[in-house]
Amino acid sequence: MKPVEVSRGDGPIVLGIPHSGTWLPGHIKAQLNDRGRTLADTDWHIDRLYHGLLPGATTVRATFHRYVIDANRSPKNESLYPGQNTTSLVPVTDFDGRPIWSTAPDAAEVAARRAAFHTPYHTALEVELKRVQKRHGVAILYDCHSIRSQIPYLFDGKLPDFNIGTASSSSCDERLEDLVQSICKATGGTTATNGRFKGGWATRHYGRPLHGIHAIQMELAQSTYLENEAPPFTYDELKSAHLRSLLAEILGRIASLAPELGR
Ligand SMILES: N=CN[C@@H](CCC(=O)O)C(=O)O
Repeated sequence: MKPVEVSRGDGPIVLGIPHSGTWLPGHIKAQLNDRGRTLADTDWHIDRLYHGLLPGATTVRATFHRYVIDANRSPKNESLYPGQNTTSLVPVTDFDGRPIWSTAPDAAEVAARRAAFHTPYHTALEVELKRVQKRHGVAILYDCHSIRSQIPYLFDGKLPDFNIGTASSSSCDERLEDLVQSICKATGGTTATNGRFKGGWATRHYGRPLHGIHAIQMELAQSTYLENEAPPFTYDELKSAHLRSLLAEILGRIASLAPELGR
């Protein structure tokens, strides 16, 4: 299997999907313990949730699981949140802080995974962002994520429904951040901007608004579209239909805003 799938569109938006993949090569799967094999930290069904919402969008999706290597972490394994609980480039624990490996990968194995999975994903993403920017004068990376709404190891209480991350308002034009925030707030759902989730490595790395690349991360609470935030993490058709119309509105309005950001 290829580590990355790209679906090209002719519009200004690139959807990044680094965490919906569930593929683990056999030798890596064999190194996980029983807990790791539940793949509990997957952004379940996020590709399905966003599928076909915006004609013209380009999609770059990692097919591999984040336990192979995390495409939303620095290739140098710098922490996203120094001093706080978080997961690393090749995670050692899951989001609950429990070990996921029976044989933990060593430095050579991490380097091999970086070359085989992380680098191809980011090469593809960079190619698409540059292609889109050349065509439109601007490119918008909308990074698609989701997470269980209650994870005491990572955050207190219940996560808001919509968690917008823009690296503390530095990864995109403020009009883009304001637009997404206002649409989410208008739903009556709970919304946070640069709260517990400020944007992962992709948002921070690619978001260069003064150079025409804007990046925004949407972290959805999985309670907004799953039947249960527990195995088997079933997609809820009714909740998802409702959420998909909101996400379509967000993407459509971002696409309409793009020409202004390019000026
Ligand atoms: N579902 C995934 N969540 C992201 C959040 C990054 C962040 O904003 O902290 C991740 O772990 O990569």
